[in-house]
Amino acid sequence: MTDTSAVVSVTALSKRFGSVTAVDSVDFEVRENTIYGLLGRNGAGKTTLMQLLTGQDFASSGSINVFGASPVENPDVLSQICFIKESQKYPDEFRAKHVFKSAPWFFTNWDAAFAEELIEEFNVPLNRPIKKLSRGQLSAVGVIVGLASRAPLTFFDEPYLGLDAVARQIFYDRLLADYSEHPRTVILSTHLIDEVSNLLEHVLVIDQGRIIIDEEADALRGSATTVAGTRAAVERFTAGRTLLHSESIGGLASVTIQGQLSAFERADAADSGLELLPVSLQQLIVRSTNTSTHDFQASA
Ligand SMILES: Nc1ncnc2c1ncn2[C@@H]1O[C@H](COP(=O)(O)OP(=O)(O)OP(=O)(O)O)[C@@H](O)[C@H]1O
Repeated sequence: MTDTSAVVSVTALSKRFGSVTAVDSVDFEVRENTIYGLLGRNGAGKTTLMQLLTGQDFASSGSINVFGASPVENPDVLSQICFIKESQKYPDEFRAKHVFKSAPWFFTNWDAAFAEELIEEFNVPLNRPIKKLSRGQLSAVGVIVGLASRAPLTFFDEPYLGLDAVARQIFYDRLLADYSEHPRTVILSTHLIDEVSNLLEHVLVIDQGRIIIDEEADALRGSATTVAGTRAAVERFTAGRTLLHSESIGGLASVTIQGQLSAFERADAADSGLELLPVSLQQLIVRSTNTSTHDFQASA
């Protein structure tokens, strides 16, 4: 069923490059005014999906609806989108200041005062040619454009990887503060899942071109538990459960299981001397996209 508050709606979408199927028949929706994480391993299809959603590439099959229409060569749709990526090209003669000066031509919601604050915070040398900026400074330019554009639909395809830990934290803090004042839809692609975990409201995990998780972040956070203790007690407690991961040393074992635990099961674990540990979003996604998991499940 199509959600009326969906800003993106994708049906049976595929993208093939010769024999490579980068996006494999995916269906999903993106709600308005929500921060999404688009997560997955290298080569999973994240960038390809973003290129399709922003009209920068053609689908091989399936349909894409963004703000009610196809994004391809559609100025009404594209004027509401900001796509920030590390490989962004700028005209040869551009200095950093030219990027910020030209941004209002593309983004109707551009906030020049906010951009100036960010330029100061990220220490961007405005007069330096873009080609001479360090990797981190170039990332900062992208991040500032992405934040100050206040586009109704903003994609960040890992442009902040060049930033150091302090600058990344500034980005996360500024994004969250500005988002609460000016709600919009943000889709972040990242490998630094633990860092962005608290920002995310909804998580899409793509693995080998397929969406394998499409879930509210809060629901996902409580959806797995690691059980640790003696091997015999762990085996008894986890019997019949979906196992995501298992480790054992000598007589001790640690097993990650999928699904919520009832109060009764928690009490049972405590009585059996078992420790129940929450699983971080990053661990959960690593467990879900790691092929050795399947080997483990098969042999468990
Ligand atoms: N133009 C292309 N020609 C051929 N194969 C391509 C092309 N673009 C992407 N691919 C392939 O499609 C798959 C998905 O690539 P994509 O860049 O979307 O992955 P990603 O999830 O963004 O990866 P990463 O996290 O490493 O950036 C990969 O196997 C990649 O090699």
